[in-house]
Amino acid sequence: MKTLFLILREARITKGIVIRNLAQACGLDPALVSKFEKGHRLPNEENLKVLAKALDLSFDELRKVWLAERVYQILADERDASDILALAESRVEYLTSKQSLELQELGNPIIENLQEIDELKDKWTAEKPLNSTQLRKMKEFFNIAYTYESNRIEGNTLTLQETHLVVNEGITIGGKSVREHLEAINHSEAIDYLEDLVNKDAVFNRRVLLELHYLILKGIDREYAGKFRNVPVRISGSEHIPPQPYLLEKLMEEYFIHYENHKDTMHPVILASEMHERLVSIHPFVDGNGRTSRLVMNLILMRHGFPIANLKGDLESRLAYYKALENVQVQNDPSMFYDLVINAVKDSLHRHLEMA
Ligand SMILES: Nc1ncnc2c1ncn2[C@@H]1O[C@H](COP(=O)(O)OP(=O)(O)OP(=O)(O)O)[C@@H](O)[C@H]1O
Repeated sequence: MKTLFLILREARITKGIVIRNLAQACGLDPALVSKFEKGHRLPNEENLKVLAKALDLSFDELRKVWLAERVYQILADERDASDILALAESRVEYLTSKQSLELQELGNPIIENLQEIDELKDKWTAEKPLNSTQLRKMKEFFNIAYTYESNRIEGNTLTLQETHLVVNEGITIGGKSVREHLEAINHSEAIDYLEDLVNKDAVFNRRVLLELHYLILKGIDREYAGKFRNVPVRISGSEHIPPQPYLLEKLMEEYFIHYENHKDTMHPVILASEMHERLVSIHPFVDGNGRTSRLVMNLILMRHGFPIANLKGDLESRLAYYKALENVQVQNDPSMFYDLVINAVKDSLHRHLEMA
């Protein structure tokens, strides 16, 4: 790659201008221009603008080389220059994707869907309070279905009926592993914890997130339950590469700031989708990222008076879920993921209204 100094010098010589005339055209001291061309001084941005104009060079392209030169000057004497660059690169990638996500306006179909959801939710709120037996039965039904589907996404092979027997009756299923049993019980306990949090009007913060993750991996992964990862991870079958472990503290801090900044202004269904997507994309845990993120989504929905939204675990639904996530991560297009969550929320509201 050509250095800035060489580009400036070559452009001037090609145009057949002497340094004195170029300096005059730019309103600069000839000695200074000479220093730029020898690489003894770096122009400032204003200098660069006038030089680009006088030499018929694209300012945008020149500025890129100039910025690269500045980065080089900062890092030239650093022993860990490559690590620092990799770190900066991941930060920039994350910020650009985050910005584009925030800047996007919601399209009309999404807004219409949200209005429909608001109407359904009003109807659901009007049904409350439900009689306690009815409430208990509904909870049992929907919570088991949620545990079954969320664990099914992750590969758990217990059927809906088996999940019910394990969680509600304490029965063990022949031929199924201890881990699968624990996953069902743990997930069901995590839903109870969500309800607790909502009843106490507790804030959603780092402690709550780690607690949820702990409940999911309790008795399954001693080393990592309730802890952020300290190793790199990959998501199989995905182009998206989660950030390196040393970025996690900062990213998770931003994650909660983002939540605090938007929790009272964004539509809850969009906020819940976004906090779900952000978390699985950061992938802060070695395992259990999907289940924990789906719990976070439901915590946010429940705090706003919505019933649990259940993303299905059959193959077709799972593929659509992965594709929607990939669309946000690779193309910065969250619309498919919003749609997916919107449909799950709508479906849940319809079912709850039917049962009530
Ligand atoms: N591009 C992607 N393609 C597929 N999955 C992705 C992608 N980005 C993030 N994910 C998330 O990664 C999750 C898998 O991560 P992990 O195995 O840690 O979670 P899990 O809870 O153990 O399993 P699962 O989420 O499958 O239930 C997926 O469920 C999904 O939520």
